[in-house]
Amino acid sequence: MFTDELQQEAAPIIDAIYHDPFIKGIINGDISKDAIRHYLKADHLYLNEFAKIYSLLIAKLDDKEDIRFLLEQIDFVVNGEVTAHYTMADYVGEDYVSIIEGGEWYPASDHYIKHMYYNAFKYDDASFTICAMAPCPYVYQQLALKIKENHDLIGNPLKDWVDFYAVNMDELMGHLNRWVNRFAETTTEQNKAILRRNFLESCVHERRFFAMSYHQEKWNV
Ligand SMILES: Cc1ncc(CN)c(N)n1
Repeated sequence: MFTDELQQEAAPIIDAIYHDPFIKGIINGDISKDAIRHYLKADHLYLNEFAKIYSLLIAKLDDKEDIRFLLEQIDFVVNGEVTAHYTMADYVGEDYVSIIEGGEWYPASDHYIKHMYYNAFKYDDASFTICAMAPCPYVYQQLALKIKENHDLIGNPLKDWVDFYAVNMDELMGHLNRWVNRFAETTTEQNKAILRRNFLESCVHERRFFAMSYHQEKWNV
């Protein structure tokens, strides 16, 4: 399957993220509170845009099941994923709403968000954007499974954050994979190269997003 190939190619990037300081800090339960604050400030805005981009894709669809699926995903991103954010706010020991106040599209998240929007506006078929969006659930699921495979997180204050992504992504990934594979079966090699590139670039964006948070990267303008 086409998405199996993409996921195989993404494995070294995910492995690198796993060994980067942000995830190390999650595993050790001692990541700096400033890194988590920065992550939350960036991520709540990222997720808002993610939901809005799903809504742009609805306009490209005819199949009712696909539309229903995206509506559910919008609900999950807007109302469900905040649970993972609350775990991090508890770790910081501050009120979530106060933490996210004043957040921005910091440089790496800005680049990532615009990568998704570009595909939503440039291409008629939703698959191009889906490939740019799929690493969002996929990379977190893979990281969470890897962490749980190698570490016992009992007593770790960020355990619930890891658990959240280890269990909640299967159905979503199945749907996204079927979607992209269906399109890949009938499209040109040239389009498949764009899909591949979109997926892998977003995996790199995921890495840069964590690094941005770890170093509290800002625009400084
Ligand atoms: C940047 C980013 N990527 C992925 C996820 C997990 N949905 C997230 N919350 N934020």
